[in-house]
Amino acid sequence: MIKPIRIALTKGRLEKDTVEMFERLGYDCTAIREKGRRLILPVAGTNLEIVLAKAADVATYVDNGVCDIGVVGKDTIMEMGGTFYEVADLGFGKCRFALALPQGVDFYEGYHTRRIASKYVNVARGFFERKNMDVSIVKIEGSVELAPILGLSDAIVDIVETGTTLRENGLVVAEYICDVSARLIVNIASLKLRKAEIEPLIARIEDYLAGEETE
Ligand SMILES: Nc1ncnc2c1ncn2[C@@H]1O[C@H](COP(=O)(O)OP(=O)(O)OP(=O)(O)O)[C@@H](O)[C@H]1O
Ligand SMILES: O=P(O)(O)OC[C@H]1O[C@H](OP(=O)(O)OP(=O)(O)O)[C@H](O)[C@@H]1O
Repeated sequence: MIKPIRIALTKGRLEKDTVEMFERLGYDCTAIREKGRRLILPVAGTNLEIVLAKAADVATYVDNGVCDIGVVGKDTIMEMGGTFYEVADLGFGKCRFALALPQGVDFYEGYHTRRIASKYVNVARGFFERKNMDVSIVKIEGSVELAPILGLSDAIVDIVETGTTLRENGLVVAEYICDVSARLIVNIASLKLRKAEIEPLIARIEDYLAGEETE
């Protein structure tokens, strides 16, 4: 049997939009919609297989070539790095990286070394390196908004979408860092070795995105 083309999808927030995109592209996603606890799902009538994974693992699987293609947030790509092609901005999962802190606090006042909490320690480090600012960074796994409230940090670097989480916890954006959205990534060897199968899929996605833009 010919090896399937494996597409790793980020579970959670990006999952619904990704499945909808594949359905609009004409793929039968019944197996994914009825997945239960299964993590590898076929796409009926194709040689494609969907792998459901956590964001960081999508990047790891595509980097290592055990999945050929992936859908993952730019936030994860920026944080983890990795060697793969980033071939398209899929236009969903839109949010921004921001530096945020308790309302009424001036982040730049005084001379002490600021402590920054983030799940994205590399993104935070890069942001302050570009400012030539020496900070101390502490890694938090989730709900990072807690860190300044509890007094662990002066500020946070995190994703902001609607701003609700910040607002409801008394925090405000001090500075936006960059835009984030879901990206299509492709393993470098796969694109060479399985070009005939992968390139038409990328082209189909690009056509779909171009159509969306003109809608
Ligand atoms: N508030 C948000 N608005 C839009 N996109 C978001 C938002 N939060 C996260 N994302 C995007 O969705 C991706 C997956 O986020 P999701 O919260 O589902 O999983 P996670 O961040 O890995 O955390 P966990 O599964 O541990 O809750 C993120 O990597 C990011 O690209
Ligand atoms: O601006 P908003 O629309 O409020 O969205 C921002 C929130 O969404 C993400 O958290 P998520 O819900 O993924 O939980 P987490 O903190 O456990 O990662 C992010 O870390 C913020 O907390």
